[in-house]
Parts: sequence; C-alpha cells; structure tokens
Amino acid sequence: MNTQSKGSHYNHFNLRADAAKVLHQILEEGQSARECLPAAQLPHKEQDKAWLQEMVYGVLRNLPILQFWLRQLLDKPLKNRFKIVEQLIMLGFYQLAFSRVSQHAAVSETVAACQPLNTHAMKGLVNAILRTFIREEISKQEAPSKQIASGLPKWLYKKLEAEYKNGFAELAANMQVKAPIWLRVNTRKISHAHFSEELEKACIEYTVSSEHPEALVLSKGYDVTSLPGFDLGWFAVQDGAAQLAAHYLKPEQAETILDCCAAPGGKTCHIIEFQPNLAKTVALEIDKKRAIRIEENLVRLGHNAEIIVGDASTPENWWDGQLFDRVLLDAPCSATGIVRRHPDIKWLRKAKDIDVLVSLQKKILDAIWPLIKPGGMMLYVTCSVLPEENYLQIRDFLSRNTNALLDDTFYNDSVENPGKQILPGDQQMDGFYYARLLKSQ
Ligand SMILES: C[S@@+](CC[C@H](N)C(=O)[O-])C[C@H]1O[C@@H](n2cnc3c(N)ncnc32)[C@H](O)[C@@H]1O
Repeated sequence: MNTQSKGSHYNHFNLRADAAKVLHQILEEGQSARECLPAAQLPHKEQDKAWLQEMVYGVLRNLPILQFWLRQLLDKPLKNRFKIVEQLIMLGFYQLAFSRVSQHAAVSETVAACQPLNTHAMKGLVNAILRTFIREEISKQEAPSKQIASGLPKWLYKKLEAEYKNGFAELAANMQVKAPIWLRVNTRKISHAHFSEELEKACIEYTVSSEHPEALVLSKGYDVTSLPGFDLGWFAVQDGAAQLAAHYLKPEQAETILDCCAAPGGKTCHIIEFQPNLAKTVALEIDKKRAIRIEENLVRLGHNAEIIVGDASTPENWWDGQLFDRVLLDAPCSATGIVRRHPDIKWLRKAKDIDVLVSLQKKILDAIWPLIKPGGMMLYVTCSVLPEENYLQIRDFLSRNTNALLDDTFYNDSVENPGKQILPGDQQMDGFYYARLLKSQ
C-alpha cells in the first residue's frame, strides 16, 4: 500500500517518522544534517520540507533537556532497532513543549509514526510516555543544571564558560537563537538598490546592514530558490560574517588569489564580485564532490575561477610554483560559531576533535604561507568561537614566523589577543574569526 497517497493524515505521520529517522542518522550514526536531511525532505511538499527541518533542528537545539525528560519517563534506554523510538519520543516532547502543534496531534501522530518505523510494538509505550508528560506538566519543571538549560554539550559548555566568563551567558543564549537568512547581492549582475526593489515588488521583507554593502537580511524564512533572480544569479545566500572575508582580503586589480578550502565557493564568488579584474583566482578544495558545488555556484553567478582538487597541507602535489599575492585560508574548524544555524554540529563534534583540528590548521598554515609573495598577505578565517583555533593558533603562528606580521587593525583588545572574534548574534552574524597576516618584503 502506498501510504503517501492516503491524504494528509498519512503524510503527517510519515513526516514524524522521517524526522525520527533523520535524528537517528545524526545522533546514532554520526551523519551530518547536510548529508541526510535533503534526502528525507525530497518526497515532501515545500511546506512539509520546512516542517521536517524545523522539527529536526528543534530537537537538536534542545537535546539536553529532551534527554533529561526522557530519562525521567523511560525506565531503561531502548536498544538496537528500538533506539529510534527514543528519537520519536523526544520529537513528541519537542512538539508539546516548544511548538504550536496541538496536544492531540502531537500525541496521536507521534504514536502513529511507530508503524512506518516498524516499531509497532512500541505504540503503547510512546502513548503512555507522552500522556504522562502532559499530565505531570514535565515541561514546566526547571532544568536541573545551567548546562542542560543551555542546549550545549557538556564539553563545549565548560570550554566556553572558562573562556568567555562574564560574557558566557549571553553567548550561550545567542547560540540557541535561530539564525536569519543573509543574502549577498551579486553586484556583477544587479545593483543592491535594484535587487531591493525587486524584493519589495515580490513583498519580501528584509533589512540592510550599514557594515555589509552587498547584504540583505530576510525578516522571515523564505525558500530562497523562489526569490526573484535566483536562476539569474542575482544573489547568493551567505551569512554576514562570511561576507566580511572579501572586504578584509581586499584583492586588487591584476592580482593572483588563492582561496584555500573553498567549497562550496561562497567566498570565492564574493572575491570575484568584489574585484572582477583579477589575473587569476584559484579555488582549492580537498573533497571532489564538494568541489562540484564550487563549479555550480560559479556558473549560476556567472563567474570564472580555476578549481583544483587537492590537499592544502601538501601543496607540493598541486601547486605550479607561481606565488600568490593574497591567500584566503578558510580553515577546517570546529564550526562552533555556526551551531545556531546548524545545530547538528553540537552533537557531531566531540571534545577530542579539537586537538586534531588545531594540528591540521597549523599544518595548513605552515604549508600555505611559503606560497605567498613577499609583501603579500593571508587572511586566516574560521567559523569557530574556540580560542585554540583562533587567537591562540595565530599567536603561535606569529611566534614561529618572523616574516609574518599581524595587520595592526586586526586584534581584539591587545596584540596578545590577535585577530577579530565575531560572536554569534553580533549584528545578527554567525561566529567567525579573522586574522590578517602580512608577509614582509
Ligand atoms: C568552512 S568550509 C569552506 C567554506 C568556503 N570557504 C565558502 O565560503 O563557501 C571548509 C572546506 O575546507 C575543505 N577542506 C578541509 N580540509 C582541507 C584540506 N586539507 N585541503 C583543502 N580543503 C580542505 C572542506 O572539505 C570544506 O569544504
């Protein structure tokens, strides 16, 4: 029987089953939402696609408190093929505690989702737990710790609390807030003013930012592919913090630029829009599949760049020996600055990953620095809020390289704290770190 054709009731319970499956793939199998969410969304209508993401992200944002409630109401953890029922119950809690779904629909349709999940035997248990959750007003209980209330994993909570001290509470709160959609106008195709008019004609609400000349911030969630000029390449989706990269790199006419760790090419495209008269732009990416995304974005926006699939830590395998004027190094990092946008990262990233990432960043910095001309520069970027990937990494780099100088407008509060740390929520931006490194003549 094709349950999809059975009308809205079936559609709904399949949506909950699909949401539970995606949560299971992320939390139990370690897949990223980027890998598994689009496949789960594919058969659904636009509105349901958005609902599916909303439910999955909602659970991931609030996982510690949902798990705390689950432990109160479930005697023993479920195992093996029934583990997915834990994700389904938490989805039920999320709907009851944080969404506008009616209690009746949240309970009956979450219970009904046991069938497509092949866990029919668990229907009674799910029903009993959700009803107890409502009856005993479990969601009104105070969280037993600040860490559980914060929505952050323990290791990250401790690390950030130690680093940010008085500013930590605000940072943690901002890491829970849903991020807005930022657009970057492709000024090679359309002016900011003209594109704004087109949005107004289509009744799309937005705001602008004085520090981001190409940006517009959408006031609500929209399907960006249906906005005016998507197919014509009038704009790209790019957070405000990421839009600072081209401005900080400041490429000049006839220069050669290396964009290291470039996929999906957001910053490569912005660099070309910012300075259309470059001699050469090289986009380097280690992942072949992700490199295809660079090509797709270049084509949609109408730009050209040389794409190389290669490892930034071993330039001897791909570099032709020609020095670059400027390098953008968007280093692989913990992505702790963008968890409000991608809450799966909080649960995929583990404490032990940080040392590995810090060593890789160091290796790439050391491998790429010799590829820059004397008098040239490197812009080091991460979307992290952790000091070891940011100012501590750069402080260490500067102490190892006497021909590297920090651009003296690029430090936080003292030269001991080099670079610019943007925190999630600052002017609605994601959390990014920038350091501008100048190479002596
Ligand atoms: C933060 S993302 C880059 C985002 C991109 N700069 C943009 O603005 O669209 C980091 C990228 O680095 C790539 N990467 C990771 N390690 C790498 C390495 N050793 N060499 C080259 N690319 C690498 C990843 O596959 C990923 O696509």
